[in-house]
Amino acid sequence: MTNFSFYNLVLLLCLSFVIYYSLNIYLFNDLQATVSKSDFRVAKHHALSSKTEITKGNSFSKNTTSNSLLSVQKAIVVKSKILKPVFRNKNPKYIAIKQKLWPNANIVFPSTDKLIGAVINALTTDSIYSMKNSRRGTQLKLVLELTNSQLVLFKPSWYSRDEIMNGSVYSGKDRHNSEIVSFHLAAVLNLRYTPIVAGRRISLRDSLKYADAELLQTMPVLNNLQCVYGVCHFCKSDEIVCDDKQNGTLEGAVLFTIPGKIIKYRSPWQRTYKEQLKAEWEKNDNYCALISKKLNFDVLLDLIDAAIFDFLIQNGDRHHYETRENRVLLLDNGKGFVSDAQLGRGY
Ligand SMILES: Nc1ncnc2c1ncn2[C@@H]1O[C@H](COP(=O)(O)OP(=O)(O)OP(=O)(O)O)[C@@H](O)[C@H]1O
Ligand SMILES: [Mn+2]
Repeated sequence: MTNFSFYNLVLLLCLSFVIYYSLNIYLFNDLQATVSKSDFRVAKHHALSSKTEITKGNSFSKNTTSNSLLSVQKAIVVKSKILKPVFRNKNPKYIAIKQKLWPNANIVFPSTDKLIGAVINALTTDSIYSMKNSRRGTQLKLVLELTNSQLVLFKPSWYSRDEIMNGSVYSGKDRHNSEIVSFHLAAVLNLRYTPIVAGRRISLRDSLKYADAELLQTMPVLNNLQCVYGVCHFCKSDEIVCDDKQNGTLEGAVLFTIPGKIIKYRSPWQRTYKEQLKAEWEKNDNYCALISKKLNFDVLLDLIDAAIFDFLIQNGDRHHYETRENRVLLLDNGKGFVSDAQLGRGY
């Protein structure tokens, strides 16, 4: 196994070298035909000066390298402008082939489809026919029934826009806008494993008539405002969300319900949630090797994507992961966008 990995590594290094130098040769020799003479002169000059520095045994000077890269970038831009359309238009056949080659059971929305806009619009404006408490997870969530019996989840806003969170990285309640931004970021990154999410304001007062008996019991009126606290692990009658005084509505995120069988697993990188106690992954440098033997390879790669995604949204609370057809979904993104103070307290 050790030899195998070692030879693979050597092979990989050789391959990287070949690709790196072939690209350089291509960019500096072939692209010159389409780059203005002055651009090429700059590129060539930098290429030569970099070479001189190598022969001297020095590392590349940072400035020289970034200047050469800039020239190469320029060359690419110039070249791309004169490419024949056949090279610029995405071949529609490619998408079908790609899907065949890399079928992803966790992809829950298409990369390009006008209907996505229609779905977002429906999540934001569609009439509500019924409203009940969701027993899923530990925080307050409502299940809204929209047209054609479409069920969606509503995660309410608990904080004002300018609230600065304190405590540990996972403290506090979900941030509804973290769910919304996560969906858009995932789409930009082509990690299309989050639910489609849209912001929406609902009037709890107007929705009373749609609420079921269980939810109604947790919907008191406080200071003349309609409120709700729901039934869930962390739901308490003194932690409550209400219609806003000014506009009479409660803001929140509406999450499209991902269809299919979703299975929940404990994350191998779960925190201990105890200040003094480190988890195995925090102590053992070989933890990944250990886990990679236990996990399905696709799931491991998905979890690496999830870790990068969580870094970007600053979510330190992915205690579980969930799969659909053995691929990881990016569900539960409400704990993102922590404050700087929280980032420093990651236990
Ligand atoms: N958009 C969705 N589509 C389908 N199922 C969903 C969706 N969002 C959440 N769920 C299901 O509901 C469960 C609870 O949701 P979520 O994890 O967001 O709530 P939570 O209150 O933050 O839970 P926890 O306290 O466990 O973190 C999820 O584990 C998942 O199974
Ligand atoms: Mn959660």
